[in-house]
Amino acid sequence: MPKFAANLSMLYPEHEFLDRFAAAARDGFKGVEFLFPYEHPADELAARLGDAGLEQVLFNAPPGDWAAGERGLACLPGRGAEFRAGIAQALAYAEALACPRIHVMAGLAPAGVERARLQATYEANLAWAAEQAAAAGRRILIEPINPRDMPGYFLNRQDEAHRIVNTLAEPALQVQMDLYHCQIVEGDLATKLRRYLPGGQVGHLQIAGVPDRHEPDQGELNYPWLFELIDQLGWQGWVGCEYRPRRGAVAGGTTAGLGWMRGQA
Ligand SMILES: O=C(O)[C@@H](O)C(=O)CO
Ligand SMILES: [Mg+2]
Repeated sequence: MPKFAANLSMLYPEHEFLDRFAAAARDGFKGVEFLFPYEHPADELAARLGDAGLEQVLFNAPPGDWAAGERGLACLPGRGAEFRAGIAQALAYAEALACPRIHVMAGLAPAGVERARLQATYEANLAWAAEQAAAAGRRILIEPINPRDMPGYFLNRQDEAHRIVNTLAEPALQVQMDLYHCQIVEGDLATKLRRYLPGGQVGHLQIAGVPDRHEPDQGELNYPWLFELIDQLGWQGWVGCEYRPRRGAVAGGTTAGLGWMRGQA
């Protein structure tokens, strides 16, 4: 089986955020990821990681005004200063948490702006961020996200993400391949895994059941078979469990839903 990381933004909703580290460790996770750590001091998060014996494997750079609907800044013309400040903040957290990977969200394509302009902005920002990350010993990841969950999101397809990584040729820039989004947008997951994993351009995998983003033990994907394929392909990285537990915030609900990870599904 691959190594699984618990996504603490989605798993363990029955616990306060800071208590999710210990809960994940009790369930046998060795790594965790989350979306945005910025409302918590980095040293508090580092202490929770240390107490639980966990590795931080991924988190996201600041996405702009999330509450107002923003989903990243990287493709947005005129937001460069804010983008760069966000990367600096993310790199400081990455240092404190010893986290090697930062996901940089593209943003929603604004109406009335030519796609070519957004693309140029996106690529210039990513190149800058990747160079900063390389200097700090970190990597920047870009993730194609499905437009059903995030209408208007700028980056939707695996081939677009890989084309950007090839074009920019920044060693610290990689793709975050979320199989949930990939199945919704394009399918043919086994072919995509065989195409992209051996090339070294994928820096992180994530999973969830499709179509409802619950445990990967129901729905249209055969995850046990995909896990074997991922192992056969020699994947040494993490697989983030980024799903909403079917039992919601019921006490013990996340743990009860982890039978799939223990081969009990
Ligand atoms: O797939 C997702 O939704 C996440 O990986 C993310 O970073 C943006 O919400
Ligand atoms: Mg994801």
